[in-house]
Amino acid sequence: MADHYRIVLLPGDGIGPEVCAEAVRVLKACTEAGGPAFAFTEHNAGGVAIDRDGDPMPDDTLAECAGADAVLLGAVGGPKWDELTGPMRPESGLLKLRKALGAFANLRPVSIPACLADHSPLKRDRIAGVDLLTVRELTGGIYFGQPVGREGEGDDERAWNTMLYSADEIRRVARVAFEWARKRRGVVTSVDKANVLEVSRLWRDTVRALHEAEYADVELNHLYVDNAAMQIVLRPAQFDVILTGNLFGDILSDTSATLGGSLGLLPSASLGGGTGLFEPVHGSAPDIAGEGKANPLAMILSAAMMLDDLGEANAADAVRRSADRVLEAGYRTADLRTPESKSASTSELGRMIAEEVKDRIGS
Ligand SMILES: NC(=O)C1=CN([C@@H]2O[C@H](COP(=O)(O)OP(=O)(O)OC[C@H]3O[C@@H](n4cnc5c(N)ncnc54)[C@H](O)[C@@H]3O)[C@@H](O)[C@H]2O)C=CC1
Ligand SMILES: CC(C)CC(=O)C(=O)O
Ligand SMILES: [Mg+2]
Repeated sequence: MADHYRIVLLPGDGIGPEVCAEAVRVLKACTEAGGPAFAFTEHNAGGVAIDRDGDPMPDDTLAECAGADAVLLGAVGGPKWDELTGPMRPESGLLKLRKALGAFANLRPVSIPACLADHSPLKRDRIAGVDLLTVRELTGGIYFGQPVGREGEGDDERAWNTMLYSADEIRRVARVAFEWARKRRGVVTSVDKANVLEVSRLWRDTVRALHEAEYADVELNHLYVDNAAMQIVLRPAQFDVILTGNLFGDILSDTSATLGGSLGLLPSASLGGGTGLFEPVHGSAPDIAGEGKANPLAMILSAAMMLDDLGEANAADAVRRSADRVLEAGYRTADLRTPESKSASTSELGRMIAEEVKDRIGS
């Protein structure tokens, strides 16, 4: 084990700093209990970096991230910066970071602890056995394709983006999905819009060819994205690994967040380059920012994915089991509250999970 891991924190905007603080609290509890040690350095990213440095992702921050063992990011963006365009947007800063880190594979797992089954808007029998992993391509597609533009005025005004993928970009993320399927239940569902889009026809041909050449032991299915969105809500337990592009993965992962009843539950890991980026699926939630209502679980579970990536499986398991324990004890943030639950603020939930972790490391 390294002496300590160098972690760059990018708390960002809105609820980002609130949930990031709880992930750090839980990681510090791991260290206190004899687990891995961390050196944290914090930098501005997103709207707060625009305000302070005039740039949503300054070059020195990028360099710090690239030199770290891992990056933990809260969320960026908010109404204050909504009139900005192009590279000056907070969200553009995040895209720049993902690209700079080479983080082309975004893993977004969804499973629902039994004690949360009644929070799902779906009936219990629909969510029984849900355990899916979305593998979303993260550094290509329509979020990055050129040309991008806007011109003209009035009725003649028009704007365009470009959905572009190379076979190499598709193949490398498809490989990640097939490898995960081999470790899981052996099924990949590739999601595209090949009935309409040329780029999706390349996507489908490339995934199919890689499957035939190297992963014939894995079951491969294809779905159009409109049907996939419906199937995730109708019969979510059918999915093992969902492989898809940047835009479709963004939308489908928020769709899959409905299964557990809150976007505040979903973690993610963005991998592919040397340094992993770990961030919740959710955004900066300006509607609840500063009120202690944010659910810190997505961020804390993203930190658990970071521990896995660093090779600290014991600490990662301790964090996940501690989170389960606190939920099983009935504590809920506002997004999941029911008349029967015990209410907890963002920091109260984080504190309880940190206390549990201290008892669990090594157990
Ligand atoms: N990775 C990132 O930094 C992302 C940033 N954004 C940005 O965030 C801002 C707000 O975007 P929205 O579309 O409203 O998406 P959002 O994910 O911030 O919020 C959507 C809904 O989910 C709720 N929610 C989100 N996280 C929660 C949590 N941890 N606990 C409890 N409830 C939670 C919010 O209160 C809101 O009702 C925008 O500026 C957007 O561009 C959006 C998505 C990802
Ligand atoms: C750049 C982000 C705002 C995109 C997003 O919503 C996400 O990655 O989930
Ligand atoms: Mg999103």
